[in-house]
Amino acid sequence: MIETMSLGRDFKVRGVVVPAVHDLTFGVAAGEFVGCLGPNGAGKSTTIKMLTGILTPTRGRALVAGLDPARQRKALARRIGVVFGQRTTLWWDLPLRDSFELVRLLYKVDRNRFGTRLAELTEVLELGPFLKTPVRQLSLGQRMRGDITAALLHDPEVLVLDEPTIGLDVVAKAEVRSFLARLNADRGTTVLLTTHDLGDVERLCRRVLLIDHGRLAFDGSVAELRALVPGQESIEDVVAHLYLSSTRAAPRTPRRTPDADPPTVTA
Ligand SMILES: Nc1ncnc2c1ncn2[C@@H]1O[C@H](COP(=O)(O)OP(=O)(O)OP(=O)(O)O)[C@@H](O)[C@H]1O
Repeated sequence: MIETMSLGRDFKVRGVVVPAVHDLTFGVAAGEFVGCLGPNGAGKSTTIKMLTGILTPTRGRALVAGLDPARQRKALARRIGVVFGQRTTLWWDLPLRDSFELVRLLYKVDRNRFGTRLAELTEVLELGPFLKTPVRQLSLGQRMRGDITAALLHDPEVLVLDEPTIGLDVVAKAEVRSFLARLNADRGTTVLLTTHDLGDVERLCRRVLLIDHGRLAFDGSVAELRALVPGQESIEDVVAHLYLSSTRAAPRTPRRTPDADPPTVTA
């Protein structure tokens, strides 16, 4: 469902070319729930932006739902949903319901299909009381549920989320996680998320990609990730250890299919 082939992206900063993502090759099968971890500045958001057509790769290519995000962005938009935790896609001054209606028009979703899907999402995400509230008056948790709803109104096969639980309290996080888990289990939606919250990873992701200095440094299960640094009590300690030693870790060849090979990182 998602495939990257030697994907890379440079930025030019004051005339100097700065590579943000290098030679990234991985695959995500339909129905997988994959978490993408990495220290600040590792290249996670840049990768997500290339997968969703927001940024064009400098090298290599990606395929998402069989489409090239860089060249087929409009067609891709009908097949994927995207949520950026740090930036809303909703219309700030409009009531939530009107934002959803604009999304319907943009995605050309049939009115009946839209009504059914909105009713389902509103119920599950408990957004009913806020439909008439302007987006700017929503709490972060309510707004995030609104963004997730907007991303799913056209019933995409793939949902890509960049830090969907950032800033949420424990209850709001639990609600978002439980919703995403059900979406993946019940509808088979493929989910790729980036996060710094290891609770997201432990509770949701059957597979973890670790990006470090723009390269894929690990691809495996949470149990395999834990096994990389034996003797650590928590997954936080494991990941902290990996991040701290990341400057010494060599980039490794990624795994292309889930549950095939052992993990590929040296801590
Ligand atoms: N528009 C841009 N112009 C120049 N450099 C950029 C731009 N966007 C990202 N970068 C650089 O690319 C690198 C990767 O950034 P990216 O935002 O992808 O990291 P990240 O893993 O998502 O980090 P974080 O966890 O802090 O959100 C960083 O060094 C960042 O400074």
